[in-house]
Amino acid sequence: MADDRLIVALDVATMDQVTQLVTTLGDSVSYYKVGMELFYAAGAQTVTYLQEQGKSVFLDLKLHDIPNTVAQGVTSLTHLGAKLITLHAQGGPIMMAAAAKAATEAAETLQVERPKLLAVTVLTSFDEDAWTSIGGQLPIRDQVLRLAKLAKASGMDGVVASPLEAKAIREACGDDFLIVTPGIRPSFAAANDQKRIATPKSALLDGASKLVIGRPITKADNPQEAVRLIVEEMEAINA
Ligand SMILES: O=C(O)c1cc(=O)[nH]c(=O)n1[C@@H]1O[C@H](COP(=O)(O)O)[C@@H](O)[C@H]1O
Repeated sequence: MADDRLIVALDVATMDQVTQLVTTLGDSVSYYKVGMELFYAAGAQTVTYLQEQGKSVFLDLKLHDIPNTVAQGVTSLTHLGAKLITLHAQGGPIMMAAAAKAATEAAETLQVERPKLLAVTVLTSFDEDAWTSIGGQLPIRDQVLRLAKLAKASGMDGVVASPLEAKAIREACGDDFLIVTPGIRPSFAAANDQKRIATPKSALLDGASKLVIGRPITKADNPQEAVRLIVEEMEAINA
């Protein structure tokens, strides 16, 4: 049985690469993330394919626009059948509330499970210098916490944040709030462009609900072995 706290980011551009990875990883992975690279190149067939394989789909398109546009976007994505959808918390409370309402209404109309909405706080590729350079006033951790509380108050089901902020978010937003953390780097992997990183073990101990991991698996010489090591580390916590 796969551990559904692990979400593998399918950051590839073709269906061939998708089918190859999904086939290679087989039953060891049950949750996949489709992001901009894949969705813009291959579209909705990616979601359909993963569903046909019995996989859960996190559709990460990071919506960020005026409330009406985001609400309509969420309605369209609910029709696609994604389980998790991202939008930027910096779109503000009115945008987030409009998105939550749209998801509820679309799910009711379609008689399907309502997708969960995740608000992206401060991207894990930011460090304090980069954050200050775009005018960030608060330390990143405080800004993430502020956005997480706002997201919760605006009807979001959870947030995307770095594992370094998971503990503070868990304390502030409670046990039912989803905390999805990218920026996960097992000891065997390079940081790449990620700045606020932690290991799978540390992220889970600090309260992360799910871990998003891409390149440490998809670019590994042996993706199966990478998943095995990561899941072993994740499950050692429960033992
Ligand atoms: O929303 C996300 O998933 C996301 C938010 C964030 O702050 N940082 C971040 O890395 N991500 C995504 O998480 C994945 C991380 O991939 P790797 O760095 O290859 O493990 C990528 O698909 C990113 O788009």
